[in-house]
Amino acid sequence: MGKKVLIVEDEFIVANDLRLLLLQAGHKVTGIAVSAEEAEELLERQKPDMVIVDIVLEGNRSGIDLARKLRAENIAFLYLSANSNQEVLEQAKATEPYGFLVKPFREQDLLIALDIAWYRHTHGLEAKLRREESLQKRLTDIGKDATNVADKLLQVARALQSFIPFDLITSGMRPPEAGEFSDIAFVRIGFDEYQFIGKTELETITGHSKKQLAIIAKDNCAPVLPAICDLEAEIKRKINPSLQGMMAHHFRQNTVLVFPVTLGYGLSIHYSLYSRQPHAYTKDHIELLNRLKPSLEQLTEQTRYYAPSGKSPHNASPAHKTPRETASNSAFANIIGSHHLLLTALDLAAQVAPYTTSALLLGESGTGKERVAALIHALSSRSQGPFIKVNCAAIPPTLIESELFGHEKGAFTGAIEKRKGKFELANGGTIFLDEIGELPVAMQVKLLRVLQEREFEYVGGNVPVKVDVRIITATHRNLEKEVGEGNFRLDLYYRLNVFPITLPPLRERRSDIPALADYFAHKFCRLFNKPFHGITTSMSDELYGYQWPGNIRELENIIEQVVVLNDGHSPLDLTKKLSADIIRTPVDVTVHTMESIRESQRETERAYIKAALKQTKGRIRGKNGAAELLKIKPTTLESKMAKLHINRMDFMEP
Ligand SMILES: Nc1ncnc2c1ncn2[C@@H]1O[C@H](COP(=O)(O)OP(=O)(O)OP(=O)(O)O)[C@@H](O)[C@H]1O
Repeated sequence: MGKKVLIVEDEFIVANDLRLLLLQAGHKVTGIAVSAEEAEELLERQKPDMVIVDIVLEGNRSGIDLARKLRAENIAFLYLSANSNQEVLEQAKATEPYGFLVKPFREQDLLIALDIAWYRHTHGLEAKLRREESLQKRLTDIGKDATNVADKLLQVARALQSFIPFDLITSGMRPPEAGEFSDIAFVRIGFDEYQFIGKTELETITGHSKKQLAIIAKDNCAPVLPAICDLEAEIKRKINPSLQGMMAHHFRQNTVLVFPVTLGYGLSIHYSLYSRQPHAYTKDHIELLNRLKPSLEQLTEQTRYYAPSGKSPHNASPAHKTPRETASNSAFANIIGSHHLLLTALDLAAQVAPYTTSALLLGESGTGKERVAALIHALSSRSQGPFIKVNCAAIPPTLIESELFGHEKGAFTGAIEKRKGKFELANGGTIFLDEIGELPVAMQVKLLRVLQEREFEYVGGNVPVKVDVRIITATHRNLEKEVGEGNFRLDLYYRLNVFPITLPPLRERRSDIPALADYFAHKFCRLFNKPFHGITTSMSDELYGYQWPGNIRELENIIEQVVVLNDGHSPLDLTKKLSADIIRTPVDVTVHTMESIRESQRETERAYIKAALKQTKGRIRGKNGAAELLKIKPTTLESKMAKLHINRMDFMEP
């Protein structure tokens, strides 16, 4: 159906061309503005569905300035610009546009871009409304549950987490009723795990008695309206310290959003959400809380009057969850880590999972993108359907089309029979397109069509095939840069980038290294049938301090190497200091039977020994010999080499 479109463009000829193209395609052009000011006036009067905005305009303000306002008012807009260098793209991207058209453009590009922009706008809004409705309902249900105060706060925490991410949540009466300090808190310790912090714990943490805390809470400025506060100054405050400052200091938080819920008689309950991320909260979060206020008020009232005021749930375990929550939680079982950057990514994955929206996973190689793609699939209603992975970088450009879409018999030399492509195999499930940045440009156009119409044709065929597939993509590349350099289509980028999720590199979540190392150590000890005697302190220290350019995959490979070379009696220890030139020879392990386990163990051992001999040029004994490198006795190495048919002569220099 035609849309009402406002054109904001200072070049008359371009604006007029646009107008004609839009009219021909059945849209209505509500007006043409040449400056941001004029556009604002027309917006007021004409209420267009969409705005096409040039970046360079007449007057002092640019199209990017206007876009900020459009975003704030939730009006769909797309950029039209001759300038697509990376800097401009970055600035434009910050306004979260629904599309980007590069001049000169073809009629077809314009219509596709409008279609995409409208899809993204309505889809985003609908999804947001649906999610918000379910959150309202959840808060109302929590209010009705006759559990204690702490249980209720825990349930509120779980409900709010994916909407307003936080690392710590507190609630307490302001001013403290009858001078009684009532604050309690939950600190997030895992994806869906929270640790209860009661009044007694707060006394220990702050070093103040309950009486003193009540006075501090009374004296602290208690905002009547929701407020966002940067905590740096609060932490530094030595005289008259605030409760927020003390919490922030102890739990290393950077910012807080305080939301007061009024109870009458001058009393209110303050909910405070703390985050370690600086500037984590925006006015959008406050607006959301304002919309949720009726449910929160009701819940808070019910908590106060109908519930036995709170003994703590000393554990915040899955016992508090509905069976559905518990089921979905098993999907997280093989995702190790509780760093807040990882948890933020997992929150987003859980948020997008129920919808067919495409997700784009960003992050360096080995950060767990594939794992998160599998998680989104497992949490979706398609979990019983197939999960098909395609590594776009691993398929030669000449074969990629038939790999993705299938081919008819005789479509090309070697196509001896009709063959289904990955999209068709993924029907009813999810397709994960890894390394999407490597997709040839010709294929990008075809992928765009599948994204829009869920339809494609076999290579050598002309009958459209319809599929019901959710698409998840991933890349370690900076796609904006690729767009700027002309290697990646802008329209495809915007279509894929509907819901980006960034996985942090391992060096930015070091606190997860011990748990990951432990997890892999257990995994490989089980696999290679060796007892696990722990990890030496020196190895733990080294793992913690290393930069991990290969991220989790590199850690996994190193632990595998260490387990293979371990004698089965002592704790795991590194054979050599970690550095870029350490022997790191990953071996693919596909294990089905005991014999295949032994064989893969032999293969792995063979690979490491050969790598060590290569490095020492065939020298086994003495300083810098292979035995020292592998931290095993020379005689043991020699007998292993004999068993594995490795000849040191093959590694000696002529
Ligand atoms: N949080 C995690 N807990 C346990 N194992 C993990 C976790 N994240 C990743 N892994 C493991 O680390 C390895 C690398 O992860 P994965 O293949 O998902 O990374 P990737 O980002 O998709 O890498 P690439 O970009 O190279 O394809 C895999 O063996 C995966 O199972």
